[in-house]
Amino acid sequence: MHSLQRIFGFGLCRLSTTSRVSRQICSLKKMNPSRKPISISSDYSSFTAQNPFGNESAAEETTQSSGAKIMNEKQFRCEENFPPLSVNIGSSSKGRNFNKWGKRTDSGLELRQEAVNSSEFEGITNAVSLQEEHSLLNRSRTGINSGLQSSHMTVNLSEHEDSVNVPSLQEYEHERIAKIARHSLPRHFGQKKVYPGGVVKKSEGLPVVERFNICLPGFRDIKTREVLRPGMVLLKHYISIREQIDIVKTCNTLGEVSGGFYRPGYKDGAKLRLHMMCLGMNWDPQTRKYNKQHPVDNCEPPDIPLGFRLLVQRAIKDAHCLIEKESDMVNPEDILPSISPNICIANFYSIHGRLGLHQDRDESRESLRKGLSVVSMSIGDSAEFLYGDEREVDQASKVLLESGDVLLFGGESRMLFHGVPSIVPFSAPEPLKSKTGLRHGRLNLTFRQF
Ligand SMILES: O=C(O)CCC(=O)C(=O)O
Ligand SMILES: [Fe+2]
Repeated sequence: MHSLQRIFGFGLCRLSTTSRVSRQICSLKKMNPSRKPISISSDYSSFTAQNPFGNESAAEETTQSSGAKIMNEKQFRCEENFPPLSVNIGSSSKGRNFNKWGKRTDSGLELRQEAVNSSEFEGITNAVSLQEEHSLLNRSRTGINSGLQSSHMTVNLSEHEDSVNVPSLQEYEHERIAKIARHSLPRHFGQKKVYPGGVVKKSEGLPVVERFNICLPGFRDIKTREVLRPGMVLLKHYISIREQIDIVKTCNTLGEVSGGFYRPGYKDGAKLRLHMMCLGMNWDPQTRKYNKQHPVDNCEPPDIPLGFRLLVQRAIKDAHCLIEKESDMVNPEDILPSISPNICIANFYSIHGRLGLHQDRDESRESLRKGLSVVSMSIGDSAEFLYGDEREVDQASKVLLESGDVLLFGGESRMLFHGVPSIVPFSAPEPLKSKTGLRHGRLNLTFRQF
């Protein structure tokens, strides 16, 4: 992922596209007093501080992309206090610093801006696991995670501004970020308190302020977590768009060479209505066995990428938290046994793809006896997913699996019948398609431990 680093003239520094605002706040505080360019890279952001000895007479127009900050370096050089800082979230706006007249066009910025508008906000909230953040559900209930209207919002964290609400900063960013920001703010900040729902705590003699919601009414980011039945948990919209993009790109890279996606067949010659790729171990639908050798390419399967395995672990942990929360007398490990996955089957369904009701029962006897969980991730178009105790479509329960959903089944649900009767065409998130070129259809990754 590219980061943008710009120098804008005397005493100014721009931090482009910060999905991790906290990191950049920290980085700014640590900024090199020798004024040499500093480059701080993280997963998603980086910045460069400029040499301040530029041309002071000219002014320059800049585009402030979402997540960008412009700061006056002189102030943080001279003062102990945290410098004025402008954080932009949402659509781009034009900003000026009066160093150089003349417009700077920067298509890279706009591209990056697009990425922020489409996915980064979601990435921020999704990067937070249940254990880390209890306030996530509360925030999504108040609609703060998403539904950002198409407009520009600037939060000024400046000692010269006395109208910053610390709680509202807390609301749209992660708890940690607010903590860091609070440490950096002057003492008189945070005196005006806004409570969820826009209710303003009235102080004697102050007028009642009518609040404006920057998010559309009724919009909710449904990051629900649900126990569908004992041993079966659905984590809705769990994988961020950014992670989904990474997964698609990784699968595409692994899938276009030998051992990659192919259309498998059954013993009777019928073809499955999907394309498949195996990671870790090969599974042959004709023999229903796991092998080292690929059924058509005769090669060893690629390893399961570390990022995939970490995501599986995170999902299991969060599912356990949910199980614990719902029934405090149980050990979640007994209900949904953890796995250390050594098999990943990636299925790609076109919009006409499907998979009949079946059980996953080709893993080792021990794995099945222990009910080691299956962890299934959905990306792209949504799918209808059937599950039940019988191989009977009419008796099966149905759930919609959308892009980013993670479904886990283990323990007493390990041997349930399940299948995909249909794909919902053209339902994939737009940014996922535009950033990856993913075909219409659905990618499903199913992780198991042999
Ligand atoms: O696509 C899905 O959601 C299910 C895939 C599946 O059941 C399997 O690969 O065994
Ligand atoms: Fe299955």
